[in-house]
Amino acid sequence: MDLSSKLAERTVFVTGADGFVGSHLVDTLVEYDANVHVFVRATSSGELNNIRHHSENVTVHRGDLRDKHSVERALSALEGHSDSLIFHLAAQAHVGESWERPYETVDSNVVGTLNLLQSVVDLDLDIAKFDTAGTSEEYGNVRDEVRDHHDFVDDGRVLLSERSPVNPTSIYATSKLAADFLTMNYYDAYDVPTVTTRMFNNYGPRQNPRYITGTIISQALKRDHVELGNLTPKRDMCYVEDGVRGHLHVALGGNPGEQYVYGYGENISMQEWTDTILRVGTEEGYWGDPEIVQDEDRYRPGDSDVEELLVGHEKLTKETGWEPEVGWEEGIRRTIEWYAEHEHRWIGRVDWR
Ligand SMILES: C[C@H]1O[C@H](OP(=O)(O)OP(=O)(O)OC[C@H]2O[C@@H](n3cnc4c(=O)[nH]c(N)nc43)[C@H](O)[C@@H]2O)[C@@H](O)[C@@H](O)C1=O
Repeated sequence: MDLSSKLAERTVFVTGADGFVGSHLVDTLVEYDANVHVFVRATSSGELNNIRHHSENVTVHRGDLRDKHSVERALSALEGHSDSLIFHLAAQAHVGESWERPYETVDSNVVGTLNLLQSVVDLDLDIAKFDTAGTSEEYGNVRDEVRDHHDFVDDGRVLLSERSPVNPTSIYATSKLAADFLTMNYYDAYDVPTVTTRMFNNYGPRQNPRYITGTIISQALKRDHVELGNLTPKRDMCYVEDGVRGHLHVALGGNPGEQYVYGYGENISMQEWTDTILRVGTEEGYWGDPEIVQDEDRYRPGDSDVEELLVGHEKLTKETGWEPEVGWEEGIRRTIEWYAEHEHRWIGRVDWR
């Protein structure tokens, strides 16, 4: 898909633009000369670093997704732009933290999404697409009573796709599933041209060091051991720039009212992911041979762990041509390089003692 010709001069509104995936999306939108509006928390300061380099190229709207008034005021910037796109990426996105801050998680993720959707209706905006970023966490674990409803590939792995039953196992995942359905409700009831993207794990530069990849790299760069929790769960790890291209392909080529699932297309256990990161960092000379220390305090309640999963992104690939382009080792190299060169951006936010 020729993103450049489809994005030039187009008005695009991004929530969560100062976050990890959002800031990479803004990079791409600015590169392709879109007219970018970003919605960020009124109190956001540190994270604005992620898009500070675009201060000349984007219009910043400050507010709070939980405050309908501020959402509506910001979205009014889209009035008269009938080809505009909305990317809703803002969320309280940390699974572990959703147990510590349950009300804030539901407020931000559910009420926040509702406020955006209802504002589009109240302002009578004539937009081209509204993309709500959902998550693979909505699948949770495979429950025995719905096992028969799952698809499997020949080697016995569970194939997770748009057809798969959901089973969210955390407050975060349940809040995102609610947001997904609210988004679809507004297509069914009001014809808002929505799409929902169910994305598997992203990793890359600027990711908060509290997620597994940053937790590993930040510790390996600073000390001789890496403290981690449960490393048996498997994840599909997708480099952030591939994730961002996926959102753009869905918004520009997907069908309104539909859902698109995507990820790298291979799973890896967190043990293997840790080993790979540590090996690549050793080979590149960033560290010696850090020891892995398992800390039971880091184990999470209800951690999702689909025993053997495979992400089926056939629908997105068939309809829009999207494919992941960055392999794990290359993505890991780029990520370590960013962490090594930007210690001041993450050192105050690490999740290790
Ligand atoms: C798609 C989905 O992707 C992400 O959710 P997540 O998979 O929970 O991400 P994570 O990097 O926090 O954990 C990955 C796995 O690694 C295990 N794990 C072990 N030891 C540590 C550890 O020390 N820290 C962390 N963070 N995880 C650890 C942890 O228990 C889990 O099994 C979010 O972006 C979320 O927003 C989202 O939507």
